[in-house]
Amino acid sequence: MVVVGAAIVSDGRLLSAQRAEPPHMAGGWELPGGKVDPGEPDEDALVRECHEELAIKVRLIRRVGGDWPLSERALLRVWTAEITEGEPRPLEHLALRWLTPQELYDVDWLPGDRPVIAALAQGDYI
Ligand SMILES: Nc1nc2c([nH]c(=O)n2[C@H]2C[C@H](O)[C@@H](COP(=O)(O)OP(=O)(O)OP(=O)(O)O)O2)c(=O)[nH]1
Repeated sequence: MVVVGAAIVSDGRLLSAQRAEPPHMAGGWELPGGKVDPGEPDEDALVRECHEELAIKVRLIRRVGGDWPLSERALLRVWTAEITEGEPRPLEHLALRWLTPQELYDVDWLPGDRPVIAALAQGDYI
């Protein structure tokens, strides 16, 4: 299973989103995104998910790393992105939070996201 995630950056801050479900993941923080549908290009899935979850239009900028393992059956692919239309609203999340580079570890990231956040913190992404 391929999951795509958006590192949405605005004014030097990264958008983080708090999951509402399933129960064992609720409260954890992630990058907006979701599962790629069968036959759907990854980038299209990510733009679609950002629209469904946040009511924004995004433009993808560049890939962050390669395939990040989430489990034995799932991997995460991440792109940086900028908002081209709208203000993010938490339509499917408990909360949204914009993080400065100094605040990147202030939220409790899902375990699979932690190496991605480390790469974002070390690279010239935010
Ligand atoms: N969107 C997202 N999902 C992540 C991240 N990190 C991580 O472990 N996951 C996991 C949580 C879920 O098990 C899976 C993504 O599924 P999802 O529930 O967000 O996907 P979806 O929007 O297509 O959901 P659904 O229609 O199947 O309910 O990947 C992340 O940064 N972003």
